[in-house]
Amino acid sequence: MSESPGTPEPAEAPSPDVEAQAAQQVAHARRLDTDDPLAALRDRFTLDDVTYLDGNSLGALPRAVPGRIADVIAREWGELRIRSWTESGWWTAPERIGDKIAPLIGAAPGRVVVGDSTSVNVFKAVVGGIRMAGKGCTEILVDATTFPTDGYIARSAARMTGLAVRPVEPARISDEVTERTALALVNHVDYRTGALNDLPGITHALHSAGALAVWDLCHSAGALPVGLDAHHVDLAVGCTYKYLNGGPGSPAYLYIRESLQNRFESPLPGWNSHAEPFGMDPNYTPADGIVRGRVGTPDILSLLALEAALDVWEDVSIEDVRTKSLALTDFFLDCVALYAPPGRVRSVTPYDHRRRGSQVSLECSRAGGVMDGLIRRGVVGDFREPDVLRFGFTPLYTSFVDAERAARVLGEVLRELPEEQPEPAGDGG
Ligand SMILES: Cc1ncc(COP(=O)(O)O)c(C=O)c1O
Ligand SMILES: Nc1c(O)cccc1C(=O)C[C@H](N)C(=O)O
Repeated sequence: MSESPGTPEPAEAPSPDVEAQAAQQVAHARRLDTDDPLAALRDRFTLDDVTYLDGNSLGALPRAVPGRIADVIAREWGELRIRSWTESGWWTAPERIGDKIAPLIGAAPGRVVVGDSTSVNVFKAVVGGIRMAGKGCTEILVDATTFPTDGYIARSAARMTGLAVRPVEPARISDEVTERTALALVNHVDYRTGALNDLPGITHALHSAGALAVWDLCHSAGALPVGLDAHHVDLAVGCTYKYLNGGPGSPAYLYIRESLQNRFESPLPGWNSHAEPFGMDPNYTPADGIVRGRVGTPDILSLLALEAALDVWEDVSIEDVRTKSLALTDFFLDCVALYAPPGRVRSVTPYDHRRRGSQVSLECSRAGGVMDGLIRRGVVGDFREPDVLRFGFTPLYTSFVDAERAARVLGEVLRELPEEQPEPAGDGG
C-alpha cells in the first residue's frame, strides 16, 4: 500500500512468470489462428499493423469496395447516367441489398429494405408499430439501457401519437409489459456493455401480452445469428457500418414481418414507397410488401458500396462467425486476466455465452487516458462515458494474435498509468 495517499505508486514491471505465460499465450494465439476456418477472410479487408478492435463502431474497408465504387462513378454514373436507374439496377437496389442482408439476420427474401439511417428507421418502425397496435394501447416500452438515439426518437414518436414512454431494463420487459403496451423497442446487444438480450424470450412475452417486438440489431447483425423469422419478430432495424462493413454512414435497414407488411403504414410515405412512383398521383397508395419501407431517392453510392462489402459473406455461415466471436472474446478475457494488474479492470460484458455479444467492455478508472495510451501503441478500441473501454471483435478479420496483443498492450498501459488515488479524507473541520 502507498504510504502517502494521493501519490501514485510506481509502475510495476510484469513478473518473469507473466512473461513466460505471455510467450505461451502468443504461441497459443498462433495455433488458434492456424486452425481458424475463417482466417483467410482477413485478406479480403484493407488492414495494416494496427490491431483494430473498433469494428463495432466502424467496420474495416473490404478490398472489393474501392474498385466497385470507381466503376459505379466512372461507368454507371459517368457514361450511362440516367439509364443506370434501370440498366444498372439502381432502382431496385434497396430490396436487392435487403435480400443480401436477410440471411445474416434470419429473414427470408422480401422482408428487408435498405435505406436511410438507423434513427430514421427507428422512427418508421415505432410509428408504424403504434399504428398497427390495438386501440386501447396507451404506452410504449423502451429499453432503459438503449443507445440514446432510439430513446430520443421513440419519445418523439410517442409524443406525436399521444402515447406514454416507459423505460424498462430489457430483463424486466417480460414482467412489465401489459395489455396497454403497444410495443417495446429493445437493443439486441447493448452498445456499452456488449450484453446480449434475450430476443426469443422477450419477443414471446411481448406477443403473449398482445404487444409488438421492435429490435435494434446494430450491435448483433453480422456478429451472431438473430433469427428474426424464426422468433416471429415484428419489426427490426439496424445499421450496416459496424459488423457488415458498409462504410461510414452506409444506409441502415428495416425488417417488417411478412404478415404485417400490408398493414404497415409508414409515417414517412415518400414517393419511392408508392405503388406507382412514376404515376405522379397526388394521392398516396402504398406499394405492396417491403417496398413500403422506402422513403425517397436512395443514396446510391453508399448503397452500392454496401452491396460490394456484403460479397465477403458469400459462403460464410453466421454460426461459424458466432463460434469464432465467442472464442475470440473468451481468449481476450483470459489474456486480460493474465496481463492486467489485479483489480484494475472489471468486465461488464457477461461471461455467460448466452448473454454475450461480440465485444468486451472493461470498466476501468481513467478509461479515456487508458484508451489514448492503447491507440498511441497501435491498439484501437474505443471509450464510452464514463469509464468503459470497448473492444469489438469482428470475426471476419480479427485474429487471435490481435486479441492477445491488445490485452498485453492494455497491461502495459495500465502499469504506466496508475489508478487514480482517492482524495485524502478531510478532518471534517
Ligand atoms: C444501437 C444503436 N442504434 C442506433 C445507432 C445509430 O444510429 P444512426 O445510424 O442513425 O446514426 C447506433 C450507433 O451509432 C447504435 O449503436
Ligand atoms: N455512427 C457513428 C458515427 O457516425 C460516428 C462515430 C461513432 C458511431 C457509432 O456507430 C457509435 C456506436 N453506435 C456506438 O456503439 O457507440
